[in-house]
Amino acid sequence: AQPEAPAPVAAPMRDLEWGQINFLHTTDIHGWLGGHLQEAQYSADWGDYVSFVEHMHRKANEKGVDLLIVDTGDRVEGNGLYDGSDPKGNYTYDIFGQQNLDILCTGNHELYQEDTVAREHSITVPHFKKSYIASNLDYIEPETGNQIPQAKRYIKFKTKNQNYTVVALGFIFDFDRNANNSVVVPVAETMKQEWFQSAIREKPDLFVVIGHVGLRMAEFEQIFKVIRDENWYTPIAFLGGHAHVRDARRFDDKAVAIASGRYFETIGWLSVDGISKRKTDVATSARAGVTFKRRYIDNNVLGLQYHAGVDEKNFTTAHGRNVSRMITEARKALNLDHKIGCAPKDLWMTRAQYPSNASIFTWLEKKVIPDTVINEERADKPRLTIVNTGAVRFDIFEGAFTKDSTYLISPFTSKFNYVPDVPYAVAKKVLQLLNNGGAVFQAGHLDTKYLSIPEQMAPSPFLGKEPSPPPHVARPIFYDGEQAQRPLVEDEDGGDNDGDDEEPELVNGYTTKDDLGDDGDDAVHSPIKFYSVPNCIQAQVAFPEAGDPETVDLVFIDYVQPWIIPALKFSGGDYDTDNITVYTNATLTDVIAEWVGKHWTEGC
Ligand SMILES: Nc1ccn([C@@H]2O[C@H](COP(=O)(O)O)[C@@H](O)[C@H]2O)c(=O)n1
Repeated sequence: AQPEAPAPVAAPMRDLEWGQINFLHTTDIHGWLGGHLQEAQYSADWGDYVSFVEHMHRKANEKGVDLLIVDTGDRVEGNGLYDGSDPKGNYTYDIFGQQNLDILCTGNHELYQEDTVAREHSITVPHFKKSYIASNLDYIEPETGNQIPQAKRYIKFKTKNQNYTVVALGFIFDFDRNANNSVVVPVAETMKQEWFQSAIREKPDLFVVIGHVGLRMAEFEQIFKVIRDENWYTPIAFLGGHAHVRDARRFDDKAVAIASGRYFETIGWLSVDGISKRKTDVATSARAGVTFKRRYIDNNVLGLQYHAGVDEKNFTTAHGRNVSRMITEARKALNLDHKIGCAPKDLWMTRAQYPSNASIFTWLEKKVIPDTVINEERADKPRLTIVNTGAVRFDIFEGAFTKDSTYLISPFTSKFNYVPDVPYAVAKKVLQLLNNGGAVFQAGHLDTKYLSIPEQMAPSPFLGKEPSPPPHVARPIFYDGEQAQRPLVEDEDGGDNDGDDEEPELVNGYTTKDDLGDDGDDAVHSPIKFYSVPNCIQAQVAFPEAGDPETVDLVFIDYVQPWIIPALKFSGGDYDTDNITVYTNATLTDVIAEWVGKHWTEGC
């Protein structure tokens, strides 16, 4: 039988504040359409979201306002529901397509592999013909080699209840590791194109710019400036993603952006009020006070029922129930609950310090990689094996470790390559270079921050006060959040949340701070500490008992390859890509599953 997620605990709640145009926003779902089976507070599935949206549309109609449903990409890679089938996504495209989306775009994970790009073009784009936008993304048709827009460049529509004119654009950040059957046109170049220049002169009442773009990255700011130069008073709502964080950024008093987290933990809410009908009344537009409100909804059924104003009995709609059934059947067909082993304890990506016994990276470095990333012909050679921390996507919870868990931890198809017999004096410098970045790697696509976890790539200033690390410290950005993240509601007695006073004990969760304040999360939580991680970790294997080896095999997960040759060169090693060969065809997913199956055999 399907394991049931534990019931969510009721938390003190903040209401949604409605405006004239309202958005529900998902981003970076990464296949988690089944919700979080091990975390009650994020346990609603895509079927529950379908039910929720139906209720919210009814509410919008009753209020006479508009509700638009948005997704900003990275729907794939990161969950067995997507990655566990062959071909990948056999079930998820259909399940995702059950939601009525008004605006959606592509993320970088829809672009890494040629077959993913092609499936997006042949399944998702036609399914959402009217709402899919690809402002800066082209597709190369396999039959003709022609470069065509992946979807519409922009859409213009009237809202149903308020009759506002909206122009919507949909971008992906300046991504350059896309497969050959796709072309990402840099944002700055796109904005010079004729269609874009016409779009920003359409004189709508509201611009909606969605994008697979982190709010603290440069791209949204560039777009904001160009639209604003042409439209001094028009409100602009930005909905972004990619950085896997909850965040809001204010560009000016009429332009605000939100990002709605990751892995279907969060459903974002953005409302815009005070919009005037620009075509008929420019003077009013100039004066009008536009207000933006945002909320980050924890994705659980209790919260969704609360916001929808519907009780348990009436929440699940026929369509929603059907979608949840599709998910259950898909999980069963994929055998995702098949138990590979039993995790003896929790292992954390950023909730525990690295290195430490509770860090998933220490576990990989000390146990999994030494035991499993092996080329039999070179097993006795000393080696350094490098894995980027971005290759790891999620925590491990104590208890059953299933087929699904392997994809949650690392879904990628990257294999391991190596450079044989590198002088140790050269090889030993590589890790530090990858972690410190700096001048060795020119800015742009070789920026070493792209090796790290998404949350660290372009962090919000509200995550904490950035310490200035000494040059040898391998953590360029991100900080111990202990200083920065405080409980939103402190108990009178000092807020120890120990349950010995009148206040209800708060559940650990998001305590977001952003440009709009510290009241964004719908459920009031006690904070979770974050610790920074380096860009890469390294396992040292088969070293002599005493002294250093003369040479080592420099093994690395192939995602890191573009950085390896420059790092070796800077360390004094003259290598090129001809020196790189396959070390093992196993993926990180394979080796983790192998290790867990052998070592975590008891306990659940
Ligand atoms: N094959 C891959 C692909 C990606 N990564 C890591 O993920 C980061 C991007 O994550 P988003 O979900 O924000 O797109 C990327 O920078 C890499 O660190 C990987 O390791 N292997």
